[in-house]
Parts: sequence; structure tokens; C-alpha cells
Amino acid sequence: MTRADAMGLLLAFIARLITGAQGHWKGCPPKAEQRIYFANHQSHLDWVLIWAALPRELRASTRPIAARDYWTAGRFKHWITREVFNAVYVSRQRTDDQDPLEPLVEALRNGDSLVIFPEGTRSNKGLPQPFKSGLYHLAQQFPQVQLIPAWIDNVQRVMPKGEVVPVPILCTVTFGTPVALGEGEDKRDFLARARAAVVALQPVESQLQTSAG
Ligand SMILES: CCCCCCCCCCCCCCCC(=O)OC[C@@H](O)COP(=O)(O)O
Repeated sequence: MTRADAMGLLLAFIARLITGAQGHWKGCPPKAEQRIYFANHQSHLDWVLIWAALPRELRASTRPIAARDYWTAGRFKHWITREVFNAVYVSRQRTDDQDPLEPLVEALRNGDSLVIFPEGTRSNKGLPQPFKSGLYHLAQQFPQVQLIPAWIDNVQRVMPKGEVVPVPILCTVTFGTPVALGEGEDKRDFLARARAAVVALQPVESQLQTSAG
């Protein structure tokens, strides 16, 4: 076993410890078909929880989209995303001569499944920020790929932005019904609908907390 494999197992173990096991597949079963999972983003553990919730045989072909500026700055961050999780890096700064979605398109052409956090950054509010447009463009180009919304609950309290040491607390990942781009659907409408599909998966107890504080 390589060091990267061992790190993967260790992180999956930690994720299971703090989440009390698997995800809740409410709107779709885990399945070997090409998918783009999209979720709210509050913590580095978000990706690990989704990954740990997948059946082991689907993990190798399911890849996180990672911000290039953040995850290639520093040897450990680069190693863990490249070697352990086979991340697809995306540039968050726009340049004129390059399509930021190109690496994602290539991965999808390859048949890989992706996990995207369409807010593009971690937020510490209860509800997700508006979604960036990448998800819409990918939905247009890859109509055959299933778009699966997911809500990750409570992780911000395990490892909020700025914290290094995780605090054990129960977390859940809930997967919803696939969302499809409507024929001729407007970009803004689709992105708002996709975000609403994620928010709708928030467990009731946690909705109460969000609205209370
Ligand atoms: C227990 C020790 C925890 C170790 C954590 C290992 C984490 C591996 C995480 C791989 C994550 C890949 C997905 C990242 C998605 C992404 O790239 O979102 C942007 C944020 O990331 C950083 O940007 P920001 O929130 O703006 O600081």
C-alpha cells in the first residue's frame, strides 16, 4: 500500500468516526454511473465526508474539484489533493486565454464523476452563497451526466475555516434527487434551482439552528 492509499484510508476512518458512518441516499441510490455531485461548502472535511459516503468501488473514479491557488500552495496540500484524492484543479482567477472549465471537461470526457462545491469558497453562514456558473456550463455540455445535489450538515462545527484541529461532532451527508437542466432554461434560474435543491436537503433540526443563529 502506498502512503497516499494509507492516508486515504485514515481520512475515511476519521470521517466515519465523526459522522457515525454513511450518507443518507434520499433521492437516489449510490450507483456506478457518471455523476456530478454538488454540495454546500463549509469545511475541508466536506469532500472527505462525501468520499467516505461513497461505496469503495466508486471512490477511485469520483474526483473533487479543488481550487488551484489554495490546494497547490504548499507541499502537503498539493500532495493530499493530487496523490490521495486525484483532484481536478480549477483556477479561480480568470485569464482571457484560458477556459477555467477545461480540466473539468477533460475529466468528464474521461468518464470520471466529479464533486463540485459551486460556491467556489467555504462559507461560514448557515446557507450557501450564490452558485458560480460552472455547473450550468457543464450541465449544458454533458446532458447525459446525472447532477446530484447533496447537503453536508454540521461540518462547519467540526473544522470551521481557520481551524486546524477537528472537533468530533455528528455530521450527515444527504444526497437528493437528480436535477436536470431544462430545455432553454436560463443560467440564473438553473443555478438558483440547483442551490435550492441543495438547501432543501437540510435536516429540520439544523434548519432551526440556522434560523435561530
Ligand atoms: C483531519 C484532517 C483534515 C484533513 C483534511 C484533508 C482534506 C483534503 C481535502 C481535499 C479537498 C478538495 C475539495 C476542495 C474544494 C475547494 O477547493 O474549495 C475551496 C477551499 O478549499 C479553499 O478556499 P477558501 O475556502 O476560499 O479558503
